[in-house]
Amino acid sequence: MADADGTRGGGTVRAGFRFLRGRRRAVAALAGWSLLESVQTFALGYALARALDDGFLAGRTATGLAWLGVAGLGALVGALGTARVYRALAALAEPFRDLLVRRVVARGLGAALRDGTGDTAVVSRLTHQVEIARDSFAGVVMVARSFVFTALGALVGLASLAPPLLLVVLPPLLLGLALFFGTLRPLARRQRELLVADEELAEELGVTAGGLRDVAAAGAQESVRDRAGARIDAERRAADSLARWGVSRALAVGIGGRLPVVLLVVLAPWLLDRGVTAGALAAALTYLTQALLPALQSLVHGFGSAGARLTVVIGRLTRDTGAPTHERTSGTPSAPGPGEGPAAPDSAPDPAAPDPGAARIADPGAGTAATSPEPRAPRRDAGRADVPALEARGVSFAYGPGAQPVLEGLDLVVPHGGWLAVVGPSGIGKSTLALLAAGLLEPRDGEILVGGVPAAPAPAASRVLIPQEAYVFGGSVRDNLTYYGPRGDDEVHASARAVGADALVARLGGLDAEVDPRALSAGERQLLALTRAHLAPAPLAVLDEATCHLDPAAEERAERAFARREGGTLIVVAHRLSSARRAGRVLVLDGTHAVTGTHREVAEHSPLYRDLTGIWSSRPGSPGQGSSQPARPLGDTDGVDAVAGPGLAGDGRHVVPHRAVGEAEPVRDLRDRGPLGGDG
Ligand SMILES: Nc1ncnc2c1ncn2[C@@H]1O[C@H](COP(=O)(O)OP(=O)(O)OP(=O)(O)O)[C@@H](O)[C@H]1O
Repeated sequence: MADADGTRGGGTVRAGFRFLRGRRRAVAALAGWSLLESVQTFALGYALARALDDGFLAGRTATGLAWLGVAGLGALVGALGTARVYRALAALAEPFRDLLVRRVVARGLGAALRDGTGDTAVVSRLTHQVEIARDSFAGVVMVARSFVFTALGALVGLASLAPPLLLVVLPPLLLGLALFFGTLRPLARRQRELLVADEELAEELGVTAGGLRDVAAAGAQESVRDRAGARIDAERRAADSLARWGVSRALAVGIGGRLPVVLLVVLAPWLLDRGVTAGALAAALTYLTQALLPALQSLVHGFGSAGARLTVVIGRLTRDTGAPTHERTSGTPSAPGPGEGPAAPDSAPDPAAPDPGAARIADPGAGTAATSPEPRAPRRDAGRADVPALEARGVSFAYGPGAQPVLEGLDLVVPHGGWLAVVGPSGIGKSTLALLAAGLLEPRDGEILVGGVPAAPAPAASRVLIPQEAYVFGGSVRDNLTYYGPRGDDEVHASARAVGADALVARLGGLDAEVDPRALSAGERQLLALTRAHLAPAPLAVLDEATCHLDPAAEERAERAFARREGGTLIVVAHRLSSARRAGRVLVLDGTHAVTGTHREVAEHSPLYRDLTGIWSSRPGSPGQGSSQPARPLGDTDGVDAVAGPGLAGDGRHVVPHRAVGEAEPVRDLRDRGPLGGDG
C-alpha cells in the first residue's frame, strides 16, 4: 500500500489511486453526487449575476427575486448532493478500512503464530491505526473531491457568464495550484516529521509522567530530562522546518485564491469595457470568495494534515507487525537506567572513620548467608572490609522544611556482605530509607555513608536501587540486561540463572530477541530488572519491594542471588515475612520504636514485628522460651505481608532508637508528613 519505510508519500498516493481504480462504481457515485453538489456553487454566482443584471439593476425586482429563488433552489439541490456524498464516501472508506484490517489481522496473527508469542494484542493495536488511516483517507478524498467540483462549478459559472473573467481568474489559480503541487512532497515530508516528532514527544512525556516517582527513585532525572529535551528539540526543529515550507503553502493560497480577487477588482474597468456586466463581476467575486478560496484552503491544509497522517499510518501498517509505534527497537538502549538507581564503574572511596561515639544498630550477622552452588556475579570492589557498606549516623529526614520527620536520629550499620531486611507498616518510611541509602534523598540531619563516603556525592556505581515498578524498555534482551555496562554473554546468562530469569530469557528468544515491554507481566519485568541490577557493578543493592510481583520461591531465589554476589551487600524492603526471615538482620520501623536484630531477636523485642508476622505470645519474651502461648513457627506459609501491618502502634508516635535493640525514646508525632504528598 505504501513505501516500505513509510517516509515518502508517493507510494501511498499511487496505492490510493490503485485502490480507487478498483472501485470505479463507488468513485462514479461519489463523482455524480459531487457534481450535483456543485450545482449550488454554480447557481450561487450565476443566479446572482442574473438577479442583478436582469432583475434589480434593470428595475425588475420580481425577476431579481426569482433568480435569487433559483440560487436558493440550487442550494437545496446541492444539499441533497452533499447528503449523498457522505454515503458515497463511506462506500469507499469502509472497504479501504476492511482491506487494511484484513491485511493487518493476517499479518499480526501470522507473526504471533510464527513467533510463538501468541501476542494477538498486536491486532488491536494495529486496528486502532487502521481507524486513523480510514479517517485520514476519507479526509483526503473529501477535500480533493470538494476542490475539484467546487472549482468546476465556479469555472463553468464564470465561463457561462463572461469568458474574459476566466482570463483573469484562471492564470493565478493555475499558478497557485502548480506551486501547491510542486511543494506538496517536501511539505508533506515535513508535516510527517512533525507528526512523528509530536507523537514521540507525547509518548515520552506520557511514560515519564507515569513513572516520575521511580525516575526520582532511580536518580534518572538527568537522562530523562536529556531524552525529553532531545524530543522537544526534534519537534521544534520539525516545526521550524514546516513553518519555513509553510510559506509556500500560504503563497499557493495567496496566488491561487486571493490574487484573482485583487485582479478582478483592479481590472474591473477593463472587464466592463469588454462587455462583462456588473452582475457578472459581482458573481465572479462571489465565486472566488465564497467557493474557490475556501476550497483551495481546505485542499492545501487537508492534504497537509490528513494526507501526512495517512502516509505515516499506512507506512506503519505496512511495515509493522505490531510493535507499538513508540517502541523504537533500535537495539540501542534508549531508556535511562529504567527503574533502578544509577550504577557506574567501581571506585574505592577513601573511607571516613566511623564515629566511635555513635551508638549503632549493628549487623553482626552480616556476610554469613553466602553459601551457594550458583554462579557468583563478577567480583566487585567491596571496599575496605573495615568500612561498612552503609552507615547511617543520626539521620533525620522530613519531606519539607516544616514537616514532621519520617526518620529521626537513626543510626545503622550494615557491613559489607550484610543482608538487612527493612520491615514496618505502610507509610512508616521504608522507601524513604531506601532512597536515602541510594543517595537519592539527603538527610536533613546526620549523614548516610556508602562505603565510607556521604551517600549523595558517593559514586553512583556504589549502589543500585531497584524500586517496585520495574522498567523494561524496547530493545533487545541484552540491551535491557547490560544497561549498566557491557557484559559477556556467559556473565549475563549466569546472572539470569542466579536471579531466576533464565527461563524467561529463553522464552523471549535469547539475548538478541527484541523485548516488547507491554507483552511482559509485572513479575517478568521485575525479573529482567533484577538481572540487570545483578549485573551492575554496584556492591550495594537496595531492593525496595522489587520482588513483590514474584511468587515466594522466585523471590527467595532472586534475593539469595543478590546476597551471594561476591562482596555484595543487600538491603531489602521486605514484602513478605519469608523475606525478613532470610535476612541476617531485620530492621523494624514502627510507630514508636525502631528495632534491629536477627529475626528471633526482633520477634522477641518488637510487638509490632510480632503483629506483622503473626507471632503472638502471652508475654513479651523470647518465642518458645517459657511463653504460655508458644510462638507459631515462622515460615513462608505465614504469608504475612510485612508492610501491610496494623499501622502505627500505640499513640502513633515514631521513635528510632539511638541505641541498641529495645532502647527507644519517644520523639515527635508523625501525623504531618509534609507538603510533598506521595504514598510511599
Ligand atoms: N515525596 C513525598 N512528599 C511528602 N511525603 C512523602 C513523600 N514520600 C513519602 N512521603 C511520606 O513519608 C512517609 C514515609 O513514606 P515511605 O514511602 O517511605 O513509607 P513506606 O514505609 O515505604 O510505605 P509503603 O510500605 O506503603 O511503601 C509517608 O507518610 C509518606 O506519606
